[in-house]
Order: sequence, then structure tokens, then C-alpha cells
Amino acid sequence: MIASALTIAGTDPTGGAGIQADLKSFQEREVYGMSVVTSVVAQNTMGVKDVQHLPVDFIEKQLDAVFQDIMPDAVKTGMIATSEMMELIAGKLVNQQSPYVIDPVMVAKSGHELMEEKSKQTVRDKLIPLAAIATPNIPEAEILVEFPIKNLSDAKRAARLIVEELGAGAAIVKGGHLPGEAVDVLYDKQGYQLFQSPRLETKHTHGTGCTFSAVITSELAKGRTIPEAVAIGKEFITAAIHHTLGIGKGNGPTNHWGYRMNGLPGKKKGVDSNE
Ligand SMILES: Nc1ncnc2c1ncn2[C@@H]1O[C@H](COP(=O)(O)OP(=O)(O)O)[C@@H](O)[C@H]1O
Ligand SMILES: Cc1ncc(COP(=O)(O)O)c(N)n1
Repeated sequence: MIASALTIAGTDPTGGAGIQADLKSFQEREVYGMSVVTSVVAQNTMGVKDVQHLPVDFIEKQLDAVFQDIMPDAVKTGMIATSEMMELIAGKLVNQQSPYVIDPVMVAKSGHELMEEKSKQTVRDKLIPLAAIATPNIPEAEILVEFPIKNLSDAKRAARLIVEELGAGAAIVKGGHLPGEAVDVLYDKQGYQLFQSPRLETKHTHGTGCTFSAVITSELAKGRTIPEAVAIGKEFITAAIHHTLGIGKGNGPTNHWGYRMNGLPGKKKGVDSNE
């Protein structure tokens, strides 16, 4: 039977980030995609204009509609703006057997806050301990661990702390916001693993974090291990950034077909970690 995955997140009507990026990524990885909307966001590649949060009881109705029908093989969360939403979602996920990937989305690349300030504590307390893997970027990891991350050794310490003290099963601290090569640090019970790619010079990186964590979710849904899922996520996002579409007036989206149609930069077309 086909693997299925559920994303619980906010929207991007221009399709590069949020729910839309997640569903495109699930589809690319041949996983049946489902979605529960938390907030409707009026945004584009130039920034966030406005946000409407859905009522918590309506988010609950959407979650129940999914869970009463098609049980996902993996779940990811993206933008969850308020503590009330987080508490609801934690209550629904606590008895789930399927792996849960938390992308603790806090601030959009454009600088707009996507999570209430007072809820940052709730992410740490209620959601991180339920996660098979957390995928913070550098600013998000800094908020979770409460120390500045200036280099690879800080990122390693943060990833370890998110697992050993905050209770995630694994953590990957993404290096998109550090200078130099794009190095992501995975820490799990087996120790550290680094996932590295050259830094690609482009402004078109809208939704990179959403796409990366959605691919990890897809691979966990198929039963792959965390290091296998992260390796595929890293190849997918590298190709999606490299084979840029060049659309959008601001920081454009990545190319969700890039990996399947063109493969990794420098490798032959169609190269896929499945092969
Ligand atoms: N300019 C870039 N070149 C290559 N890889 C990048 C670049 N920017 C981000 N990445 C990669 O994209 C993924 C998402 O990282 P990041 O941009 O830090 O997340 P977020 O979108 O949550 O801020 C990571 O694997 C990171 O290494
Ligand atoms: C609904 C939603 N979720 C997440 C992001 C973060 O994406 P990015 O950091 O690339 O702007 C976003 N802009 N919108």
C-alpha cells in the first residue's frame, strides 16, 4: 500500500512554502499527501502581508477528519502560531505511533513572525518531546537552546541538547543561516552526522526549510531510518535550490521537480537515492 503523510501547517498562496510546499514534496517522493491548515497566510515571495488563524476547534475537526479515515504513516508540523493550537496538536499526536517531524517555524525569511512570542516555550515543552526529529534553522535552534550559534561546534552542541535535554528523538540543526558551506548537523542516539553541500549563490530560497522537512517526513513514512531520510532530504533540497525556477519578484521558490528531473548538480539526470 502507498505510504501517506500529513502536514499540519500554514499556507502560502504563491506555493513555495508552508502546506503547498509540503504537498508538492510528498508528491515528488511518491507519498500520498494530506494537510490540516492552522493559519491562512497572505504572503508571497516578497513577504507576509497578513495572517488569519483558524479557530482551534476547527483545526481539531480537520485533524479528526483525517485520523478517523486515513491514518498517516508520518506527520509533520510547520507553522503553529499559538500555544492553544500547540496544546491541541500535542494532544492529538501523543498517542500516535507514526513518526512525527517538527519543523519549529518561528520567523519567515522575510522577517515576519509566524509564531507568538509567548508560544516559543510551549513548542519546547509540549511538541519537541513528541518528535522523532526536530529540524530547526539556526535562529530557531538559538531560541530552543537559549545560547547563540555562531559556528559548527555551537550547532553540534545545540543539536545534542535538543535531544538529550529537550527530549526529541533526533535533531538536525540546519546550516542555511551560517556563512560558508551549507552544513546541517544531525544528532541522534548514534551520535553526530554532518550533511554538507556547497553554498549555492541565489536569492531563491523561499520555503527551503518546509521542503527539506517534508521530504524527511516522506521518507520516514516509507519506513526509512532517520539518517537515510535526512540524506535524501539534503539531496532533494540541494537540487531544488540549484535547478532554480527563477520566478517571483522577491525571494523565489525552489524547484520541487529539480531532484527528480535533473538530479544533483554535476550528476546525471534522474539520479535518485532510491536507485
Ligand atoms: N544557499 C544555500 N545553498 C545550499 N543549501 C542551502 C542554502 N540555503 C539553505 N540551504 C539548505 O536548505 C535546507 C534548509 O535550510 P535553512 O534555509 O537553514 O532553513 P529555513 O528555511 O528553515 O530557514 C538546509 O539543508 C540548508 O543547508
Ligand atoms: C506558512 C509558512 N510556513 C513556513 C514558512 C517559512 O518559510 P521560509 O523560512 O522559507 O520563509 C513560511 N514563509 N510560511
